[in-house]
Amino acid sequence: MTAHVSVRGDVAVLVPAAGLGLRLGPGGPKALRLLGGEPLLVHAVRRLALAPSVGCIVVAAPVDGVSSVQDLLAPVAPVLVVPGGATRQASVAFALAAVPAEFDIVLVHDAARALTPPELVEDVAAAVRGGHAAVIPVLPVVDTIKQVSDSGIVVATVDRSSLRAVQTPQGFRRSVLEKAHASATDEHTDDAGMAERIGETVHTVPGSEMALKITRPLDLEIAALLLRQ
Ligand SMILES: Nc1ccn([C@@H]2O[C@H](COP(=O)(O)OP(=O)(O)OP(=O)(O)O)[C@@H](O)[C@H]2O)c(=O)n1
Ligand SMILES: C[C@](O)(CO)[C@H](O)COP(=O)(O)O
Repeated sequence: MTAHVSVRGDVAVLVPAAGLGLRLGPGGPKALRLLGGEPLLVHAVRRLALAPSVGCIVVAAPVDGVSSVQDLLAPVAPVLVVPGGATRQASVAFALAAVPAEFDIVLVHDAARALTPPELVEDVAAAVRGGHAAVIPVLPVVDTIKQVSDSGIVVATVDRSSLRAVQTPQGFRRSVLEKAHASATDEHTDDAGMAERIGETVHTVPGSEMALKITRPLDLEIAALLLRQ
């Protein structure tokens, strides 16, 4: 079965979409929750497929939803669908194992960042193509950040000038992502964290407000407003 979205794209994108969405509240797996009448996963995959660099999309779906996700995405873009794992990291690893051999650049993109514009995908892909083995989109931190003890007492005010909020898609030379996953002995919240652990330099590019991660109920309402704009 071919997973190619277009003949010109040299980039494979892994889409972890197997999370439960516990912070969003009841309503089933988050990637299948509706935004403007369509599942988050459909929004995410449609935007990925619009990025000219993308030649292959591999989705890690809820374990009991592989065939329904295949049916859901068939009219949107050609995709490979694999069963996800118990953690995001496991879901990414399963999807990575399914990437066809010819793709040397691999991006990892949360289904939960459903409104991420194709332009950000292109920016990350271009930075990897340009020679950076690991690339992440980031935004400045806008709140004052404090370190707080378990008992709720402020320990310190953190200098935020060097802090960044990290988004996806995160882009890698395939060999780097494979090595990072093969070497990981503990759980990481993002793939760049695993690359850091094996000594890779991680490059940043400017992120996008549209790439917000839909995590809590208010995020879904904000995304609905953004979608209507
Ligand atoms: N076992 C898991 C856990 C998460 N994810 C995916 O990783 C992305 C980022 O995870 P997050 O936003 O934290 O999603 P959930 O794990 O679903 O959220 P929660 O922690 O609230 O349950 C999501 O697209 C989610 O579907 C996954 O593929 N497999
Ligand atoms: C990968 C990620 O989206 C980068 O911000 C994020 O770490 C994943 O979110 P989670 O909620 O911690 O799984």
